[in-house]
Amino acid sequence: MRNLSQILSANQNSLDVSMKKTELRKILIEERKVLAENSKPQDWGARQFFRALDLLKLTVQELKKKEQENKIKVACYFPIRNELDIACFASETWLFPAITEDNQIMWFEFGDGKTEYIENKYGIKEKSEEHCFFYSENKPPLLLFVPGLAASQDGYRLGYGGGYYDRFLNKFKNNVTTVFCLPSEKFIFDSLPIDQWDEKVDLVIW
Ligand SMILES: Nc1nc2c(c(=O)[nH]1)N(C=O)[C@@H](CNc1ccc(C(=O)N[C@@H](CCC(=O)O)C(=O)O)cc1)CN2
Ligand SMILES: Nc1ncnc2c1ncn2[C@@H]1O[C@H](COP(=O)(O)OP(=O)(O)OP(=O)(O)O)[C@@H](O)[C@H]1O
Repeated sequence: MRNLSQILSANQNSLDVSMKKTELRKILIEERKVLAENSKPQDWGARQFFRALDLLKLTVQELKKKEQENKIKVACYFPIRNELDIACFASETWLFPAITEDNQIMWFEFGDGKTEYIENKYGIKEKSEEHCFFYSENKPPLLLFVPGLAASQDGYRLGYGGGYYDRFLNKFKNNVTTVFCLPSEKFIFDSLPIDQWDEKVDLVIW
């Protein structure tokens, strides 16, 4: 596990939480890019997806059955910038995020028959708002694969800084099991800069 203060310079270590997050994002996006030159994000995704199921004590068949019985809904994301790729395992019923103007997350089903994708302001593939819905407590519990750059040993997560998942989890964490897969132990820290709105994830895999 890496020591946070060792990867930031003395100057960076004295920054406030928000600036520290910004500096750390830059460093980690670059490190992940270098790592991706030698191994593919699809391979990281495959390894970590099956490890996640193992740790959750679920086989692929059991997960499918739970999905068919509406006991569970799986959600992930379309990867950008060498994010670990789990979307390559998506079945038609998996959910993907779309972001709204007021910074909320809506969802669409991968195989909903609406084949037209648009790009959001970050260049991420999504569907237009009329084909998306808001998650609510009366829907099946979510098994949510969250994107991000790094985790702390106690389950905090560093994302790109939109706060989308923090806001979503603040509302729905009781209905959601969050799984955060990372490409290697390099992205696990003893601690991370944390704001009061940061939500922990349930399972970190590296
Ligand atoms: N693949 C993927 N999809 C996702 C997320 C994600 O992190 N990864 N999100 C997770 O929330 C949401 C989108 N949030 C995002 C927030 C910021 C940036 C981003 O590129 N930010 C710029 C800085 C922009 C600025 O100047 O404010 C950057 O990091 O360079 C991307 C996605 C929903 N979909
Ligand atoms: N529960 C919340 N209520 C209101 N604002 C929030 C909440 N959670 C996060 N935010 C806002 O989101 C912004 C970004 O938060 P942060 O830097 O922690 O993002 P992140 O966790 O890296 O991003 P993401 O969750 O999108 O991957 C902050 O400026 C904060 O104001």
